[in-house]
Amino acid sequence: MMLRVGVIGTGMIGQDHIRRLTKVLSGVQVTAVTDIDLARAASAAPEGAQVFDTPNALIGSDSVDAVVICSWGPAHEEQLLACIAAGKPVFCEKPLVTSAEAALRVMEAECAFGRRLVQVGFMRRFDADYRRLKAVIDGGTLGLPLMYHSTHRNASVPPGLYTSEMPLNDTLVHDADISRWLLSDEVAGVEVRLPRKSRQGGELRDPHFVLLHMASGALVDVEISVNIAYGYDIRGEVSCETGIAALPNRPATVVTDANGYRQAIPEDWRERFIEAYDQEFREWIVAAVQGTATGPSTWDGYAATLVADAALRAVDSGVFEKITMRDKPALYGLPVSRAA
Ligand SMILES: NC(=O)C1=CN([C@@H]2O[C@H](COP(=O)(O)OP(=O)(O)OC[C@H]3O[C@@H](n4cnc5c(N)ncnc54)[C@H](O)[C@@H]3O)[C@@H](O)[C@H]2O)C=CC1
Ligand SMILES: O=C1[C@@H](O)[C@H](O)[C@@H](O)[C@H](O)[C@H]1O
Repeated sequence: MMLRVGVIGTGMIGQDHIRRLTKVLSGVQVTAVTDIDLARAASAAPEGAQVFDTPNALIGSDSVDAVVICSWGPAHEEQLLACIAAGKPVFCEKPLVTSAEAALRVMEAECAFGRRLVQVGFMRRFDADYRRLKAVIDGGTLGLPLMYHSTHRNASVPPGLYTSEMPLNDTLVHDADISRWLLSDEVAGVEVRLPRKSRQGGELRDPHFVLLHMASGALVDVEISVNIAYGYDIRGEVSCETGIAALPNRPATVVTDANGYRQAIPEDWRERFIEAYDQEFREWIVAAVQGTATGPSTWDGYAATLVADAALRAVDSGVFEKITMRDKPALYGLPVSRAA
């Protein structure tokens, strides 16, 4: 069966996902697009796709079996609720939503529907290097994971559009999610420290040093730098009881010349995670054709949103901010635990 997909939001990642859905992946066809900027939607629309005036019209269309949401975070809740009301599988870019209350409303709607429909765009879980790292941790040969060092550096972010809350509610959500997934754990609380401000980002609050206290007692330190200038640099190292497991430096051709040995650094997320995005959509298509969703869930989006909310509180309070999660609905599987 050919999955007919409607894309909401045709900006940077919307266009990249339209490219992979039309040129890279099979079994899928983009039949509809929309954006508040209709001219942008029209220019991003692949041949034959209909341009809709509103997300609701696209979601309700008979020519759309499943939806991909690539609008800005604050718009996600309304669009997710409309997809759930229509019973259509939906891939929603991260962040799921931008407050815990909104996440709970989405969760309630999906649980009332009675079947998973939502996959959240936490693409790191589909990256081959992260998957190998998790296999080592889960294998247990290094003992229990004690600390995880997560480095998240962006070359730059769009001035004006990217606000001082976004390092925590738009960027940190990846590190929160990957820490929970890698360590099979939940985040119990957050501290944030602000080092001297970088002059690269103007008024933007940057960088951030975040400490996630995991329920098991493991600690995760996260560097969020969003105007590091030199490139997109994602690193991760897990310290266990008897050894260390780390992401490799991205395999890239080593160039040697009179200036020495060097490897290219990805420009942005599109380049670094290109295969991971392809894989997350391969797995999404398989589930969506069956009218459901697998992979990162509304529960995972909720957990990451709680971390973002707590981190924003911690910036103001300067102290440890506790996280309290609601009970996990059966729809999302068993609670995780990494007992000591
Ligand atoms: N998984 C990942 O690595 C990445 C995820 N993202 C996420 O994807 C989403 C979009 O990010 P970008 O493409 O970078 O932003 P963008 O600003 O380039 O594009 C967003 C598009 O959505 C449209 N839009 C906003 N609100 C809308 C609404 N209510 N209805 C219809 N269209 C609407 C805008 O007009 C714009 O064209 C964000 O949630 C962002 O966090 C972005 C980059 C990488
Ligand atoms: O999701 C993404 C962007 O929206 C976000 O702004 C970046 O900081 C992340 O590295 C990227 O993966």
